[in-house]
Amino acid sequence: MTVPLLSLRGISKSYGPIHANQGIDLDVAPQSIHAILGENGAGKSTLMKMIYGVEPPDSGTVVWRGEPLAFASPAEARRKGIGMVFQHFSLFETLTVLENIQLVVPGRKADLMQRIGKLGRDFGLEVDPLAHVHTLSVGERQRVEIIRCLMTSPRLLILDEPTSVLPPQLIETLFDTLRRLRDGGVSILFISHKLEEIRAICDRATILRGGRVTGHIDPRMHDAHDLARMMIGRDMPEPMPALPLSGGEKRLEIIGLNHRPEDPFAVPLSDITLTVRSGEILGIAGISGNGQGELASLISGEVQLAKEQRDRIYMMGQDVGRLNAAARRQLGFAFAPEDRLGRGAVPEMSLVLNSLLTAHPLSLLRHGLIDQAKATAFTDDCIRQYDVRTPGPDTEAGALSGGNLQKFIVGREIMLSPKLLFVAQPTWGVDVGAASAVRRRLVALRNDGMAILVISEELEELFELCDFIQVMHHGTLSPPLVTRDTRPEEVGRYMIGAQPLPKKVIA
Ligand SMILES: Nc1ncnc2c1ncn2[C@@H]1O[C@H](COP(=O)(O)OP(=O)(O)OP(=O)(O)O)[C@@H](O)[C@H]1O
Repeated sequence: MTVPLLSLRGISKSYGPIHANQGIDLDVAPQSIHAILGENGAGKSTLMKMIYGVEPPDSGTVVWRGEPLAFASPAEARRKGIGMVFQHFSLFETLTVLENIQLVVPGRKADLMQRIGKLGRDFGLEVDPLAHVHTLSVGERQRVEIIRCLMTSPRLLILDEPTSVLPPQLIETLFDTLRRLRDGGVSILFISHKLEEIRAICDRATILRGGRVTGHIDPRMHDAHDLARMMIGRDMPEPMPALPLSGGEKRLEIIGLNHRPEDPFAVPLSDITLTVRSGEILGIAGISGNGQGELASLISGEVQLAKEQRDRIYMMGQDVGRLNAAARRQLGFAFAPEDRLGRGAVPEMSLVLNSLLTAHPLSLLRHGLIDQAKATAFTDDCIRQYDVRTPGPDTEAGALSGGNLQKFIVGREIMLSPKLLFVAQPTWGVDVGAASAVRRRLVALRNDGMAILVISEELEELFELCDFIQVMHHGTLSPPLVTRDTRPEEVGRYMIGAQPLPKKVIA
C-alpha cells in the first residue's frame, strides 16, 4: 500500500470500566473512501472524536502524512487538514450561510463569497451564500456544513452518518460529491449503518466490535448480509411477517387539522387528515423539517390546540386536542420522540430514573416515593429485552452510545403496552441487527392489535414496517398509500414535492 495519509497504532480509550476503544490499528489511504462499520456502542464515534481532537486517547500513536501527530483540539486538527461533519448540524439558523462560514473560516466577505461559489461549482454543492439557514432544506444545510469543512482545505474529511437525513434522490448527489472530492485528493472516513451505501461508495472498510478492530475489508467484495454478519457476529433475523389486516377500531384520528405554530421558523400545518386503527402501522415519510416535528408535538400533547379548534384530534375515540401529554398517556398513548437526549431522556439521570419519567404508572411509585426494587427490575427488563449495551440500570443515560439510548427509550415506551404507540425515527442511529429486532417487535405488536404511528425518514424502514404510508411535504400530508401497492420512487416524488399535491389552503 502507498504511504497512508493517517495511521493509528494501538489507540485505546476507556470511560471508567468501559473500554470504548482497545488497541485500534487503522490506516487511511490517500484518495480513499473508508467506512467505519460496527454495532451501536462498538466505538466508532469515540475513535472519530479522537482523530478530530475532541477527546484525547489513553494510549497509542498517530502518524499524519508521515509525521507523528498529537490529538490536540478540533482547531488544531483543522489546521493540519482534518475536517469533520457531525451527524447533528451545528449551524445557527438565524444567520446567513456566509455568516455561519465566517464563524469558522477567516477572510474578507467578497473572497469568501467567491470561494463558496467556486467550491459549489467544483463539487456540486451550490448554495446561496446570502440565504438565511432557516430557509434552507436539510440537504442544503448539509451542503453548507460540507462547504464550511472544505473551506479549511482538509485532506481528510470525517462524515458521521451523513445520509441519515437525506432522501434517496439527494443521497446520490452527495455520493457524486464525495467521489469528486476523493478524485480531487481528499480521503473520507464514512460512518454509516446502511450497508448497501457502504458497498456503493466505499473502497475500504474497517469493522469494529466491542471496541476492537475485527477486520479490514474491501466492502465491494462482500454483500450486505456478509457485512452484517461480520459486524454483529451472527446472521440477521428475517423480518416478522405482518398478519393480514383486520381493520380494527380507530385509535388515532386527525381530521382536517390546521395549525400555525408560534415559532416563526416552524412549519404551518395545513389540512392534516390521518387515521390509525388497531392492528395497523401507519408510516409518515418525508424529509425532516417539513412539519413532522410540529405534527408530533400536537399528537403527543406537548402543544395543545387553540381553544376554538375542537374535533380535530381523537385518541381512543376521545377529542384530545386540549388534553395535555399526561392525560393522553392515561388513555393508553405512548410516545418515543426523535430527540432522544432533549425530550426522550434526561442525560444526567440514571436509566432507572429515566424509566420513571413515563413508566411510573406501572406501580413503580409507592406512596409517592420511588419503589426502588420495582423501578430497577423494570429497567433491567428493558435493558435485557432491547439489548441495551450498558454496565447496568444505574448508568447515566448520557453515557450510552446514541443507538443504545434509542433502544432504551423505544423499549421503555413499548413496555407500557399502550393501545396507541407513536414512535419518531424508531431506529435512527441503531445498528442493523438491533434495528431489525426493533422492527420485528413493532410488527409483532401490530399483529397483537396495537395501533402504531411511525415517523421515519428511512423509506426502506417504512416499507418493511407499514401497512400505509403518507408523505409529509411543506406541512401537508399526501393521501394514504397502500404500502404493498406502492413503489419507493412514488413516495420519493411526494417527498420532494414533485408530484402535485391537492391544493390546500391554510385557514
Ligand atoms: N462520555 C462517555 N462516558 C461514558 N461512556 C461513554 C462515553 N462516550 C462513549 N461511551 C461508551 O463507549 C462505548 C462506545 O461508544 P461510541 O459512542 O463510540 O459507540 P458507536 O460505535 O459510535 O455507537 P453508535 O452507533 O450507537 O453511535 C459505549 O459503550 C458508550 O456507552
